[in-house]
Amino acid sequence: MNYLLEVNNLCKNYREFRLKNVSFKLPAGYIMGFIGPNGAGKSTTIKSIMGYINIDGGEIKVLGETVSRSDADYKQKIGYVGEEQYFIENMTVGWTLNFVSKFYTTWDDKLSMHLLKKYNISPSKKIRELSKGMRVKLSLMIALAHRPQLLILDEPTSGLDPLVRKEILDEFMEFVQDENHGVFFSSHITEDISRIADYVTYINNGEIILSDEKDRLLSRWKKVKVDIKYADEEVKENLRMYAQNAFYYTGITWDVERFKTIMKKKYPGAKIEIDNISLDDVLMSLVEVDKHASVSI
Ligand SMILES: Nc1ncnc2c1ncn2[C@@H]1O[C@H](COP(=O)(O)OP(=O)(O)OP(=O)(O)O)[C@@H](O)[C@H]1O
Repeated sequence: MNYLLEVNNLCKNYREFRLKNVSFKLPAGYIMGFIGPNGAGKSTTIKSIMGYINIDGGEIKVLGETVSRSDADYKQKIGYVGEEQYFIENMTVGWTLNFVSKFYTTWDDKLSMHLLKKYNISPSKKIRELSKGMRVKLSLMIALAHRPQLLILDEPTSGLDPLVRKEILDEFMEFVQDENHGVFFSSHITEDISRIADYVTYINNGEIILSDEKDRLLSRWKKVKVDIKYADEEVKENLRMYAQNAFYYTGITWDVERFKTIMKKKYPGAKIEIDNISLDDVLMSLVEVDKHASVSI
């Protein structure tokens, strides 16, 4: 498989925080959503990929090549949108585009003009007159106008209204229509990731808890409901968000086929009700503090 981005055992040590062997891979033609709570290490991972900070271990490959902080070339192939948009506030959009274009050998003026029209941003507007949504769109435009193969975005949709969020997400989908392209974006908004991501990577406390194809994940993670007489410690071990009452128990299994096999072996007569769950439910069950804590339902 052709991977646009590979992160292998990335380590970064801050005084009070560590990225611990962060690994994941994004194949060409796909969108990966990078999700995790505040302070989980999303921006630190993205800054490491972009070479903005020194790393303490591991390897980062962009378009198949191992990259290091001192390489500038690989960044030409990445369209990057950071958490904050830094522009010169008193300058116009037109001036900004002209200025930024000089840093990229592959800048496409025609595309930049097309995107400006599409996003309805006037080149004569001063940066300080732009709304938050317009600033993000301008950043995205700049990221796209140098025709990168890979887009990397840190919380691009945070703080935007649903309409602008949709416009931005639609742009990602259009971008990966070319199967040599890929998008890696971090977000807090599970709904955005559910809507467009092909792959989901979940980070918590500097560790990757899960990185998988979204459809595979949703086909394996299911909610089960079983008669309480078929409950025991081994069964509970294989469920998250376990809850019970006098009649039945429920829980989320991360591998429904495996759960069915265990049950069939132990309790051949047990009837298992199986329900689909949302990506939100999967992520919530991942952060469950004590997976064996039973609650009443
Ligand atoms: N330059 C730094 N020096 C020391 N610690 C840092 C530095 N930058 C980030 N950290 C710490 O690293 C941890 C992870 O921060 P990071 O910004 O990567 O999280 P995040 O997942 O992007 O969070 P958020 O969703 O809030 O943006 C935090 O505890 C943060 O305080």
